[in-house]
Amino acid sequence: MPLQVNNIGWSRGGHLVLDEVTFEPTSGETIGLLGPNGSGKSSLLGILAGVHTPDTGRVLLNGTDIRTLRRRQIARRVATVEQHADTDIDITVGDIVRLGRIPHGGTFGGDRVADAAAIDEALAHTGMLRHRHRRWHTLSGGERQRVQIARALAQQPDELLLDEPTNHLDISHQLDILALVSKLPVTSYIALHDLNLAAVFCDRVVVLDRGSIVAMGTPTEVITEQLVESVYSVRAHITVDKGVPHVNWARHVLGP
Ligand SMILES: Nc1ncnc2c1ncn2[C@@H]1O[C@H](COP(=O)(O)OP(=O)(O)OP(=O)(O)O)[C@@H](O)[C@H]1O
Repeated sequence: MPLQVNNIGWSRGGHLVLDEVTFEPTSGETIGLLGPNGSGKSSLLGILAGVHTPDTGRVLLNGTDIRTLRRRQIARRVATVEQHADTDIDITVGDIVRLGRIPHGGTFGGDRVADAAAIDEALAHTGMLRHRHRRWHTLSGGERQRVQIARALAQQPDELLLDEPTNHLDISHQLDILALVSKLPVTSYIALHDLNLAAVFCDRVVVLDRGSIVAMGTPTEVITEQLVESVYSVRAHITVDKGVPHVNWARHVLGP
């Protein structure tokens, strides 16, 4: 059973960051989290990962409130790919992916055969097998993003949380990463700014505005000219090709 998000409310510094956020994904689907800067996408991912504790509401993992689970128990089911993962440590691709085995007891024992198989599979899935001995600092941005996804996959999660995974990537690598993620056998939640990429790769999108869900559904149902204007204050012309909406930007309607 995928994560269930029930009526989440979360405040920070006297500011309501998330307000009555509720949704229930279907197993295996790719969910796009959309919304302007500061609308609450990263905060929601943090709550789904169990990093932040909501003030109200609950996140259920297999029917259990994640508040009652240990970090390691959550990490066996939920993996996160952060926006700006980086390190100064001289470490290889294989070592980074091996970190994904920690929740399974892989560093201090555990099943070494299962660890090796999970690492190989994660590297193969992301096209990084032949790079396993490369040093992190020699990799391109797209390759680093793949390694982070491989590390998350080595966790063998059911749920994969990605915060703007296409940031700083050229369009070819953006398409590569999203095609990869959308085909993985996990339920994924991807915070994205590019509505056209969300339309192509997400089964459903959830739109946040000032911490509240203002729309949720398939990209065709949700990504409309009215939605774009009301949430982003931008006028757009939207065409639909083979059931996939495409946003053609026009101009700002309102000031920032
Ligand atoms: N720890 C915190 N303390 C104070 N304010 C916070 C904290 N965490 C988040 N916020 C505020 O909550 C709001 C939502 O932030 P969040 O990073 O979740 O938005 P976002 O949709 O991911 O934004 P972006 O697209 O710019 O990455 C912002 O106004 C942010 O300043």
